[in-house]
Amino acid sequence: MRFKILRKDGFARNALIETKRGVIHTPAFMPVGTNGTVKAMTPEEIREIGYEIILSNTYHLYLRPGHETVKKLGGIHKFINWHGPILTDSGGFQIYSLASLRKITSQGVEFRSHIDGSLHFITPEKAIEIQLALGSDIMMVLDECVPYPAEKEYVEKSLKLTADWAKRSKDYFEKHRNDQAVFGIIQGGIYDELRQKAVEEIVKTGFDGYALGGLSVGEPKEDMYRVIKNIAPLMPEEKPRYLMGVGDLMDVLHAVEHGIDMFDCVIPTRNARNGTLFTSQGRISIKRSEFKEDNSPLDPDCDCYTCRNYTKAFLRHLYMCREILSMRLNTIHNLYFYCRFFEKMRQAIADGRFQDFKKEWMHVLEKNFS
Ligand SMILES: NCc1cc(CSc2ccccc2)c2nc(N)[nH]c(=O)c2c1
Ligand SMILES: [Zn+2]
Repeated sequence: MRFKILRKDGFARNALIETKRGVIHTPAFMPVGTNGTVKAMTPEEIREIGYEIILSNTYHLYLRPGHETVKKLGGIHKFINWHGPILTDSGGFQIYSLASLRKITSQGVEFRSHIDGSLHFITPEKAIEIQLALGSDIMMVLDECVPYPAEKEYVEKSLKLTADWAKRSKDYFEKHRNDQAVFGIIQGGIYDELRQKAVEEIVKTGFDGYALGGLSVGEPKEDMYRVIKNIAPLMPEEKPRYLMGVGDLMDVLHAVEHGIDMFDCVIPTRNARNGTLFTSQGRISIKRSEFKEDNSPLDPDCDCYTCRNYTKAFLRHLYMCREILSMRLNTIHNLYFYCRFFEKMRQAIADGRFQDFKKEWMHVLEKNFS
């Protein structure tokens, strides 16, 4: 995997991530495809909207249908019919947020599947073995996502475990690597000095890219913003920086300003299914009665399939009937809105006017999206 910086505008930067399955223009948004699908979308629709990389969930695919099964069937790209780059998480976060009966030992994490209650034990090595079997292009090490709030002592202890696990994941990867990439994950809660130590430890092990984990886990925005501002610039400049699970567009603007390159979040897809749509006039809830006889397109400034062919009245009707088409048309629009936002942001960086872009959008997002 190669990372090439094309243009800088302050700490913000445009770059290319070159993988064997294609190029990713950053800053990039990565739609989440949990069970091998970005819910309600075909891979062709995701590609047509303009996305270059998608995320897939190791935890879910390991539990069902199983990573050996996916491998036997030809790997994840063939299985889900997406032939561009795929990034997979190690499963640590999903175990922490989804599974029950978790036990964390120095060896790894024991948990019961949220699907059938079966007992499982994942080690840092096993987490990489699973992702190698799936065949993802960018893999994440096994980490302990520290919950919020957490005492500083607990975070400090957890950091030692996460650094040890990162080393074990990397060593296993080096023994079995092919041309996949592996990213390290920086934890440390809301404590800047612990975050700095984590950067030193994880960078010492050496990875193809570095992620900021353990944020957007319920901490106050100002803590998240302070950690991003102080820590992102300490992460290796010549490697991709990935802010995990962050996608509120105001948070994206703040993170890009401080040098973050990659984002993922369920906001555009999950909100679409709940009828919350992002438009150039702000966020709207399509189920509101005001749209019952509104014959205008969802967003006059959007040229997505949904906005070119349907009215707010019809989209509201579909939502009230809980029609499958409602989920599809709403998801197409929200993903298109996010993709265009990132495209415009990359253009602003290329033109050296990221600060103007941020000001303009902060105004729009504060005015209508609060
Ligand atoms: N809430 C933020 C968040 C999200 C994810 C999940 S990102 C993701 C989700 C699905 C597929 C690929 C990546 C995380 N993953 C790990 N390993 N560690 C974290 O601290 C963390 C924090
Ligand atoms: Zn649209």
